[in-house]
Amino acid sequence: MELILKYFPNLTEDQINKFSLLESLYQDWNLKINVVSRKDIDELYLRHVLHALGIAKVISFKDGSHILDVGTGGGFPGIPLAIMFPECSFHLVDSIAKKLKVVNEVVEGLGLNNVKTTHSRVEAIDEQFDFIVSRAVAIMPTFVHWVKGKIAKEQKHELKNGILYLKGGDLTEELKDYRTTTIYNLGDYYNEDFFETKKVVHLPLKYRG
Ligand SMILES: C[S@@+](CC[C@H](N)C(=O)[O-])C[C@H]1O[C@@H](n2cnc3c(N)ncnc32)[C@H](O)[C@@H]1O
Repeated sequence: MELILKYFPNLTEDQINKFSLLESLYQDWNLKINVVSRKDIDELYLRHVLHALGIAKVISFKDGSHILDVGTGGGFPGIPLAIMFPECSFHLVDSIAKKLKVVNEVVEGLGLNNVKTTHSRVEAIDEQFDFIVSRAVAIMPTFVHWVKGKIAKEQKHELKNGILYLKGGDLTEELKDYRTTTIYNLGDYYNEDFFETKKVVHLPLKYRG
């Protein structure tokens, strides 16, 4: 938790309570349904919570924004972002039901009222969002194909509506066809070694009616 406060010192009491509760909720639920690796659960705040909040270093979602988390797994990056932006609505989608069982239990345990979950492949979601967030789900060309038509027309932010993807390593080849991407290095915001090669990739996407 100290790690979160180091980089996000202005949290409300409610946010601090919710972030603090994550550890015991994930420890309990992960024993029943394994959604986070053992190594990662010991470093939940570094590898999952702070990593997810890397998106909050790049953008401050405005109240009323609608955000989709594709392939949320155990709830990342969606759950930490939903705690960080309580006035935004988050739709967390995964194609594996048991993962969403954990997500639903964590959402209930936290009393988060801005999260909706759907057990589905993302291609079947028929809604529009200001931003689509994700981590570790698909390479960019596949991902872009899956989410086309799911971007809202109205721009509320300086950053154009589109994808905010947590990725790592050398992305030159994967992103070579996407000339409008901006890459934000998480090492510029966080000084832990874990973030040295981690990035947030912003890819603006056009509204498609
Ligand atoms: C490696 S896990 C990553 C989970 C989480 N985003 C994280 O970073 O901890 C990939 C997840 O994507 C989900 N997934 C893969 N393809 C999907 C699709 N087309 N629609 C919805 N979920 C999908 C899988 O079920 C799996 O839970």
